[in-house]
Amino acid sequence: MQIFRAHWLAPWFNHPFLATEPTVEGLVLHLRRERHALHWTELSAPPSLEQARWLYRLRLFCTQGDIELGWLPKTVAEPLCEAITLGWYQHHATRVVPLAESCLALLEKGYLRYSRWQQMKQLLRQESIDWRQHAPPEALSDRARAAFELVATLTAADEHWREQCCQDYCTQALADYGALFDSIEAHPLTEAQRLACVVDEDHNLVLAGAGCGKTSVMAARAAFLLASRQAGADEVLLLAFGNEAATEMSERLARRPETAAVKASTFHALGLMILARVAGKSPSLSPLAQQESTRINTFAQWLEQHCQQNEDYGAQLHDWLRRHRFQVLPQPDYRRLARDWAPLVAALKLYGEPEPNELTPALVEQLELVRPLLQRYQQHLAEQGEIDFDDMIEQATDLVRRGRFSVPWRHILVDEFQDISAPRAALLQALRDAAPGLSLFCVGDDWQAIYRFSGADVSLTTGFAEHFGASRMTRLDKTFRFNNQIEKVASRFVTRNPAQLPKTLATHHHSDGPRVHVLPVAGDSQMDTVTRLLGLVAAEQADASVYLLARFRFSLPDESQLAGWRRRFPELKLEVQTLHGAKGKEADHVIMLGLCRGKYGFPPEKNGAALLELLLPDAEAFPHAEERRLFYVGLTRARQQVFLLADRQIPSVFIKELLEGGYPGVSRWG
Ligand SMILES: Nc1ncnc2c1ncn2[C@@H]1O[C@H](COP(=O)(O)OP(=O)(O)OP(=O)(O)O)[C@@H](O)[C@H]1O
Repeated sequence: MQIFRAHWLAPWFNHPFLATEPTVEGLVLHLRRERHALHWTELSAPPSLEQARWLYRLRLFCTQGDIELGWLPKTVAEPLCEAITLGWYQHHATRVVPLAESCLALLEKGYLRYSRWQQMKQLLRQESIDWRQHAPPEALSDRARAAFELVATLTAADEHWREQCCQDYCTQALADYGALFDSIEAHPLTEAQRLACVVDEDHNLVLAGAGCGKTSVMAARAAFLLASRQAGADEVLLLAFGNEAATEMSERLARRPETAAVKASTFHALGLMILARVAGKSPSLSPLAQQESTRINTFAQWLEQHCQQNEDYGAQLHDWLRRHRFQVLPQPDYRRLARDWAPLVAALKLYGEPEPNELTPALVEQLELVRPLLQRYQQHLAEQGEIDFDDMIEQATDLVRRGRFSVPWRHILVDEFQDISAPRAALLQALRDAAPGLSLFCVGDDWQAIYRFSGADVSLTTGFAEHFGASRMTRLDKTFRFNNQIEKVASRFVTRNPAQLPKTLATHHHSDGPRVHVLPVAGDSQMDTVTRLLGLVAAEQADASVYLLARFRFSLPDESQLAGWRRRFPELKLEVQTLHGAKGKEADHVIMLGLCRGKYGFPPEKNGAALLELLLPDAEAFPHAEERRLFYVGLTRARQQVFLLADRQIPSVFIKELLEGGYPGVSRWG
């Protein structure tokens, strides 16, 4: 090792340091009678070179206090300063280079997600030296210099820097995969749809209005993940709620070679698969869970038996029915009771009993009558060794939480996210927690949340970030289904509830005149009016598609009525659906029936549902919040126009609002 000596006059002036010898570990300082070793870690910064008259001195910044190596001629001082600086950097490079490489690996994973950002910040926090203060010497290897510079940059990086990284990633991905987004669907994706596909935060919510192409985005996102090699086909899982939606999604994926190997599943199938994989055999699903009619019949039987076996219960039920249902004695209608109480049993099972202080005496009484039904149901499942869907989701969540199921996915894509319930959200969270790096991509529309009665909780969408953590929301802002006139009416109607997230929807189709028509009709002439309307539609476009929609199935035309219209208008594509069943569908024209007031009107003025209201996820303050969204779903199924058949005597409050609330896109016929 080279020894750097002080000027020969140094000892004459009692200068203690006569020579300095850099080594691999640090510096050996030669004093008059001894040598002092200084480890690199004792230096907190590179030395500084200072001129002192005609000689130089080096200041060493030591943790114990500064040291001055004086009496150095320029020809010694400069190379010594360089040697110490280089040695000090080389020592720290053994730590900083791997640190920079770990950070780089996180950066190179793609979108700088919050979780990656946090991991990086955590790594950087362990670094005790602030590398922003120093510039690495030229003599250092390129790799080491780059490492120090990267660590200095990352130490200074703030949220704006991360935002810029995310934007850069998206710009690059959009440029690289432009051709894929042009061709993956029958139509090129819009800018907003493309952006929704590439944004890749830990949790992603794609929020869109009806007809904005959410399904296209789900399929394109899967294709993008595969094409960009961010995941293999078996590492991507698409989730839908209903069998029909999952099958439709699977077929859509199968049609494109890029996505043919990706699986779409329902939440139930996912739960079943998790249980089967852990236990080695499929769980036994109760027929009561699988078939509504079996469940209602069995519940009715149990209620009847319980009344016979327990006189007090029977008397209490009779009394309750007489007071609350005006039901004629001597025989209660057990089937009807079973149908009404089945949702109560499900909600009680899922959410437990309300706090006693929330219950009125009347509700306490009803709860006492419903409780034995739940007990019998649970006992039945236990005796049969069966489970229902709620058990399945709960057990699957528990297995995932306990690490019994190894999660194969890196990306889970959820369709119709607004319909998610707390237990399903808990399953998603358990999967995410069990698989670090797993990203959730949820596509939904809070304006179309219509399943609260079965446990869905729209606040999981409106409060997505609070619930799931670090997230990014993208919006699809253009609807391809309906024209500006329908949009104007539908959006205004649904956003009267201030709790709905604001959205601005541009429309692909334009129409000048109103396209939402209110037709006041007498209750018994609804079907004649439909015939007239079908005639009008068929005259304009013989093969148009028409949806007949209603809040309740019994408000819809029966099979023979339908067959008659099909004979009369053979080319029209005619379908009937409840509003819930029409979700996700579209037709050229929509005819909505049963728009009256009353217990089975729209919105239904239910009076026996107070207990269910208490059991379900938090009720919303705005009047008929969920029913308004259902009406929105109905309006937005139509590509061209909507006909609303309103009861002339007792029109629905929604119709009154449309006619009297200054809605510009609504016309009244007759
Ligand atoms: N980029 C696009 N260009 C043209 N048409 C599109 C585009 N994206 C979607 N569409 C069309 O828009 C219509 C609505 O799409 P889709 O059914 O995916 O919407 P959605 O958002 O799921 O609607 P909803 O929530 O009401 O069910 C479909 O006919 C689809 O082919």
